[in-house]
Amino acid sequence: MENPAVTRFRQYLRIKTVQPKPDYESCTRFLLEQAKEIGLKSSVFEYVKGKPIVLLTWEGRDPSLPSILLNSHTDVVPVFEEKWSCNPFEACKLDNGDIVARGAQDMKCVGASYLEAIRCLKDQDQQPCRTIHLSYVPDEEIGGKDGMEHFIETNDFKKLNVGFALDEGIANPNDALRVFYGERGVWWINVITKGNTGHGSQFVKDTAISKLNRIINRFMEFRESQEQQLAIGMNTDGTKYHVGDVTTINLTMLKAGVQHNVIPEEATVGFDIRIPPTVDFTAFKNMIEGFVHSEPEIEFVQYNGAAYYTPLSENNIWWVVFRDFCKGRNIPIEPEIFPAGTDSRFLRGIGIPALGVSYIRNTPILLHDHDERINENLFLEGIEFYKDLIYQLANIQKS
Ligand SMILES: CSCC[C@H](NC=O)C(=O)O
Ligand SMILES: [Zn+2]
Ligand SMILES: [Zn+2]
Repeated sequence: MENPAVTRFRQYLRIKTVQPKPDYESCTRFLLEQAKEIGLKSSVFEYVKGKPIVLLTWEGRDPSLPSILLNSHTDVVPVFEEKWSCNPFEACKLDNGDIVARGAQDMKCVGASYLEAIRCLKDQDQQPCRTIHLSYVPDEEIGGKDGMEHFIETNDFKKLNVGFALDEGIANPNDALRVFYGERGVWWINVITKGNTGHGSQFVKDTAISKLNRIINRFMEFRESQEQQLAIGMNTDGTKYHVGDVTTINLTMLKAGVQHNVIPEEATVGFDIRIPPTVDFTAFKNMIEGFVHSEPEIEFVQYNGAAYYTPLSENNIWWVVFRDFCKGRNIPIEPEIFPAGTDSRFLRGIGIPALGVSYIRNTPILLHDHDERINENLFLEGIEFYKDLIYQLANIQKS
């Protein structure tokens, strides 16, 4: 007999909340059913039509204390179905207990674990002193504009009086639990060059492409220096650099040309740049503007003026409780800067401390990849982990 928690998780995975047209309607229905079964209050905020934010609430013994927010996004990224060994939206279970599905790691396992953890605590009549909110938000995978970015601006959110949040992390092939206390700034830029045109058989000077080529080379040189930094760099505490500690630049878009024998008069290159919070963002902007020289245009498609992080210091009670909890359970932890973007950046941006943790250890990193999966035993272990962790966090008297 399958553990009912696993059955419910697989049901959640079968809902096709896949970008670019996620089925948020079925997802909302599922979450509201769960809330009803567990006995949680629920609200659905639909500030943008078709983009519901589902909020479930378990009131604490002292609702005047700042609350705990358990956040997860409901959308998942697209699949290349032919590359999967089974249908990514069937949530099939292999003989070894691996559940294969889009969202198994990113991040329906976390959203489902929160629900199961709260279900257990409620069954055991263990009402903590702080109120616990579970937010299920849309569109994280496409930037969160109509999801968390919008939500934090509303009165509905402000009324929640959130003191601390948990959100997603990443799997680890090793034993340690990765915990993310900050993330890199995301800059998506386009550089557009213009130049002389003419016949493709000539030596035309100052073409859009030759200018673009010089610019690309400068970006790529910087990229190489950062890759070297990653190989040799050390944090102040003596730990080796992770990818979140350096700046990555990837050329991800190129656009130019109309036909082979016509020199294009315009060319565009797109870069995905990720900048750690330790970097001076203004100085970095000046540097890349220098790469482009006098060329007219850098378009910022996505831009953060600064990146925030949650301090891992002794006077951050949330961190101390989290760290000591893991220590008590003999779970090694690895604090890191998240290499990509999550909804936590919006929370940290308004001063809410947040930690990103997905309980996925000894498992290959398969978020956004083919055959994304998690083992059912690990999922069940995660529920126990979240249950006790949430209980401790929600019983912190002072913060
Ligand atoms: C501009 S926000 C982008 C967020 C996205 N998050 C997950 O993959 C990412 O590319 O990191
Ligand atoms: Zn995610
Ligand atoms: Zn993702």
